[in-house]
Amino acid sequence: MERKPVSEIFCAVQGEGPYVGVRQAFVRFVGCNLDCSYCDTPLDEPDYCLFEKVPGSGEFEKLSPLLCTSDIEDSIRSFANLHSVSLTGGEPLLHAEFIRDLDLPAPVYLETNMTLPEKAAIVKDSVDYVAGDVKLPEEFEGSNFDEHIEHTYQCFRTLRSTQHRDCFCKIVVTSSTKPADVMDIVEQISDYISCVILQPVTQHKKATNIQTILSLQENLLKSKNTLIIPQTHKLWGCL
Ligand SMILES: C[S@@+](CC[C@H](N)C(=O)[O-])C[C@H]1O[C@@H](n2cnc3c(N)ncnc32)[C@H](O)[C@@H]1O
Ligand SMILES: Nc1nc2[nH]cc(C(=O)O)c2c(=O)[nH]1
Ligand code: SF4
Ligand SMILES: [Mg+2]
Repeated sequence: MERKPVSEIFCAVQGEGPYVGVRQAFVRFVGCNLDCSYCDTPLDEPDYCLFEKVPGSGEFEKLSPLLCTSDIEDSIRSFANLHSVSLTGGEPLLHAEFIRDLDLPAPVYLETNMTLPEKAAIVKDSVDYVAGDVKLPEEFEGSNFDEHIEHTYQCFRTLRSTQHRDCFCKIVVTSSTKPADVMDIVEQISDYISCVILQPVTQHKKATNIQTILSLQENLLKSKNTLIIPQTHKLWGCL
């Protein structure tokens, strides 16, 4: 039976984007194909998977750091009244076949960096919500951004919003963000998404300029619903 590295399983509320406040279980897969300058999540292999059985208790059971699908399904069945299950990381699409095979008791909400189109194709009929990040050129200095962004466009085409799936895009905005880059990229994916979320970077030396992000929102609003929503779980210390 295949086992995957998972660092955390807990129940909380979604802290980012248009579904902020809905009750979710979170499964955090380990490992990522990128190394974003602002990343708030440790990317190294942990000794345990921390399972918070009682939501908000701060008490964690130590599970094996390598879990099979039924381990994850059993843990999540202990949580009540879930809107959805957030699969995050790290980069969950690195484990696409495993995600496709999960049988979860609530809709699947995928948090992804949208850079792995072949993996996106594997999960496309198994996910109900797609929080698709767009990573901007400044995160790819010294490598081929054109190739990365083509992969991102392919991911949005594959995981696009349909009658059965909501796909939206999240863009972390820092003081290095060039508004023209965001305008160009959103134009390319506009038909595939329900809205754009501008997410001001949290706890980072390159804090977002408020006037710049408000002006970017104004321009994006001419063609797409665009919201500015910071990471709310960090405000009240929720996991
Ligand atoms: C840790 S990532 C995991 C999922 C996937 N790898 C991705 O990047 O979308 C989850 C979300 O946190 C966001 N994020 C990470 N560090 C952040 C920070 N310092 N400020 C704001 N958002 C951040 C990412 O952009 C992404 O939307
Ligand atoms: N409450 C809460 N909301 C979140 N939204 C995205 C998260 C993530 O790390 O992917 C996250 C998280 O870790 N906690
Ligand atoms: S893609 Fe996501 S998990 Fe990976 S480094 Fe960037 S923010 Fe962190
Ligand atoms: Mg997070």
